[in-house]
Amino acid sequence: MELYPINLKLTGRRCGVIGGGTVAERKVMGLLTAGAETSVFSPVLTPRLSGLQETGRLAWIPRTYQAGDLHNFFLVFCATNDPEINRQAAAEAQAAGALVTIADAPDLSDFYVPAHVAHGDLLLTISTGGGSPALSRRLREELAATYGPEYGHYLTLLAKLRTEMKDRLATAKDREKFWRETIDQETLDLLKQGKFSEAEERIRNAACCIGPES
Ligand SMILES: C[C@@]1(CC(=O)O)C2=NC(=C\c3[nH]c(c(CCC(=O)O)c3CC(=O)O)Cc3[nH]c(c(CC(=O)O)c3CCC(=O)O)/C=C3\N/C(=C\2)[C@@H](CCC(=O)O)[C@]3(C)CC(=O)O)/[C@H]1CCC(=O)O
Ligand SMILES: NC(=O)c1ccc[n+]([C@@H]2O[C@H](COP(=O)([O-])OP(=O)(O)OC[C@H]3O[C@@H](n4cnc5c(N)ncnc54)[C@H](O)[C@@H]3O)[C@@H](O)[C@H]2O)c1
Repeated sequence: MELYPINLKLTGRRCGVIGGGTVAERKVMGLLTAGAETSVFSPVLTPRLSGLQETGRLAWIPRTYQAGDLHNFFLVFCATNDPEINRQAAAEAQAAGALVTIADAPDLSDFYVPAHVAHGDLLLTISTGGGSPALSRRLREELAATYGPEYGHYLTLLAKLRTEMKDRLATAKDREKFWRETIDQETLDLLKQGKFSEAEERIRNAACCIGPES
């Protein structure tokens, strides 16, 4: 099945997790990183989840899931080790309008969590459509080795210059042409070597040739 790729903004969004084991922990870490208001329904938590609960990073409902728990959530993760409970909770959450993933039932899920590499605002994601999470993990390790933290720094610089270029280059067509030509191998090599001011200068010089200042 063809999936639609999307990057969600979760700041302040209510997200629910049923279960407090290894899989729930992995999903919770991603939710907290994205700023979601996270509630975990489970009689037991992993030590890491307990620590997060103690410091107030997540809300813990210290009992098994009960019908009626899942109103008003944006995303719900059903991650107990009880397939029947996972399905019951998922059906309730879906009926209440949430998007749901079921840890042991990809076919019944609304979305899958991709493997990812993040450096600042740069986010590289991998999906196998549920076919092989182990392959996602392997590819994530390869991407992490190829695209290190320096790419996050490039992005910070390029985003800053892009804001400036919106004023300096008159039309969207000019800007598109400019960026397609400017993020070339030479600029990337400078950035990779940590020569940020040289890269910045190279980009500014290129803008002088086609912008209103030329
Ligand atoms: C990417 C990642 C994100 C994350 O969880 O944060 C993620 N699983 C990861 C790892 C992983 N998961 C599993 C293994 C053991 C090896 C293996 O089975 O391959 C490993 C590898 C390991 O741990 O080494 C077991 C497993 N996974 C699912 C089932 C249920 C089933 O298939 O029925 C079973 C039990 C199968 C069984 O019982 O045998 C289902 C899903 N897992 C997904 C995501 C979604 C599809 C993503 C995709 O399209 O690839 C999907 C559909 C739903 C979801 O959970 O969103 C994370 C990578 C973390 C990283 O980057 O290191
Ligand atoms: N999607 C994935 O990435 C992935 C990866 C590995 C395994 N799995 C599947 O995910 C499921 C969970 O795996 P795990 O390793 O986290 O299991 P686990 O045994 O570590 O954790 C299960 C958790 O569910 C809680 N729980 C049990 N019944 C509950 C209930 N009625 N209400 C609320 N909480 C309840 C337990 O207290 C425990 O915290 C398994 O079915 C496994 O096959 C999914």
